[in-house]
Amino acid sequence: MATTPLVIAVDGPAASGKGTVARGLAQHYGLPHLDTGKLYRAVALSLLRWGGDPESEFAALRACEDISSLMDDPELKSEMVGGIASRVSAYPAVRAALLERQREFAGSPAGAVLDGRDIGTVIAPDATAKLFVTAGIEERARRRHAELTGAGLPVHLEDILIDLRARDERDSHRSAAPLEMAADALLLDTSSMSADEALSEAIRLVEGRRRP
Ligand SMILES: Nc1ncnc2c1ncn2[C@@H]1O[C@H](COP(=O)(O)OP(=O)(O)OP(=O)(O)O)[C@@H](O)[C@H]1O
Ligand SMILES: Nc1ccn([C@@H]2O[C@H](COP(=O)(O)O)[C@@H](O)[C@H]2O)c(=O)n1
Repeated sequence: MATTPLVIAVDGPAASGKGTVARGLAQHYGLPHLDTGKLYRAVALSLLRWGGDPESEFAALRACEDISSLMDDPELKSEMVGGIASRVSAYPAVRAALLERQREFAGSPAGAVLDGRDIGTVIAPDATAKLFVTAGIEERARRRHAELTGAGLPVHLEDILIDLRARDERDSHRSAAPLEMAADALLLDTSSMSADEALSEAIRLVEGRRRP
């Protein structure tokens, strides 16, 4: 008898730890993982490299055409690229251009883990388990600061806090696929958890959905 593939949707705001949880879940269950934020970051980087205007939806759509070669570019991680990604991701045409590739990944017969902002609400509304991973904004800023300074980048905590606030505001209030918790998602607040504790809790929550 064929079994239903395990599909796990992980959403949440920037630097909440959703990517860490999603990667851990993928490893635990032996599933392929897609960090969908990288797609929007690649569009932003493509736009930056050819000098397109982030204020133009048409230019952003054009930037979606050739992102495959950018998916492993180290510049994807920069805060500047993240900020532009959060602007171009508000364009319905950009979201539509990236939709099919994400749906295809989520529909893999092997199952999948995807993380992003609209996985449980738009990309994989029938996912087996949906987690909404969050943490207080100051803790998120501390984590991102530690990550970037650890990589040798000269960043200031206060600037990161300002950037995260702006991103939360844009991602949550855009009209196309805003960041919101799906009605059937489970909340995972990692503010006072280590990464290992967050993963254990995520596995417990997923198990509850697999074997209710
Ligand atoms: N529970 C945790 N405690 C401490 N640090 C954590 C925890 N979870 C993740 N981190 C660290 O915080 C940083 C951000 O985590 P991560 O990249 O998983 O967040 P994210 O939500 O996927 O971010 P983004 O949306 O910007 O891609 C990383 O450096 C990660 O190692
Ligand atoms: N499903 C998604 C994923 C990401 N975005 C936008 O991209 C920006 C960068 O994402 P990170 O997860 O890498 O930080 C993010 O701020 C979102 O605006 C999205 O809209 N939908």
